[in-house]
Amino acid sequence: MSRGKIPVIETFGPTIQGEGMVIGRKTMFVRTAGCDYRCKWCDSAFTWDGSEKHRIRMMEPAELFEELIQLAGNNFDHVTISGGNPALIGEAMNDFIMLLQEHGMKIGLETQGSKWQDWFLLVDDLTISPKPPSSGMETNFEILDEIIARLNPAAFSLKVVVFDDHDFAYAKKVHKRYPAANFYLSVGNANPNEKGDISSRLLKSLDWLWGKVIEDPEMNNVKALPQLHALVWANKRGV
Ligand SMILES: C[S@@+](CC[C@H](N)C(=O)[O-])C[C@H]1O[C@@H](n2cnc3c(N)ncnc32)[C@H](O)[C@@H]1O
Ligand SMILES: Nc1nc2[nH]cc(C(=O)O)c2c(=O)[nH]1
Ligand code: SF4
Ligand SMILES: [Mg+2]
Repeated sequence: MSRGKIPVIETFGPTIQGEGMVIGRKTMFVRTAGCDYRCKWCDSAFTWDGSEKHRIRMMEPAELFEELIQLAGNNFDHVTISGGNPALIGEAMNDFIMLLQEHGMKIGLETQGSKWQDWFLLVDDLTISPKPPSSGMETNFEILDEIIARLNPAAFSLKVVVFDDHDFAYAKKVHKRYPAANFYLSVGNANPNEKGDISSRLLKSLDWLWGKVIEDPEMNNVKALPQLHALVWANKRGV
């Protein structure tokens, strides 16, 4: 029995998860529309800036699952839900996750940690990605504290995008505040609309970030990664 619909802006895959705790795994993507943030460098701004409003479809969980099967048949057993902020969606998302799990799927989900949902507890690979100063957003640490207190440290990870020294200092602060959480740093892509190969630019940023981690004794237990899909496929959409 479904309770409501999910605003979907795109589905794609199978592809390779390019970021964080599930990096390298084959997965399908469901991207929801709408975000409570407006990050300056958001690589998925089309989910919230109105530019692709016409592509948003309100979908029943069963209809959305059927679309994934149409796209990929049996060629997947993992689904990543991203956005926008999928945590803006309540019961319909709960139902979609349960439906996927009934079909033996593992679920990854990306959210920024601005809002709790009870269904977070169902997600196999939950990534909470609080936003650094370069985003122009401000983290509400009271809310983030509450979210992280409710989660089992083994069942989620933190992922902070880093563009500059201020972002690195913010990442350190977050890591220190939640020492039990698996912690990932992710290289910022300063121009998510650039055409053509961006690998040398991203590798240069990764070199800088690795240098920062290597010299910092407070960052001994973190994993610093590039957006692997952007290294291989640049700013291509739908991968
Ligand atoms: C598009 S967001 C959607 C999910 C959720 N709103 C969030 O931000 O976590 C998915 C991931 O992409 C990251 N991201 C967005 N723009 C980026 C950029 N220009 N460079 C690197 N990572 C970026 C976000 O920080 C987040 O971890
Ligand atoms: N391949 C691939 N990996 C990703 N990891 C997180 C993504 C996202 O936009 O949430 C993403 C994405 O858009 N594509
Ligand atoms: S929170 Fe995520 S989707 Fe929302 S603007 Fe920031 S990066 Fe984009
Ligand atoms: Mg992306």
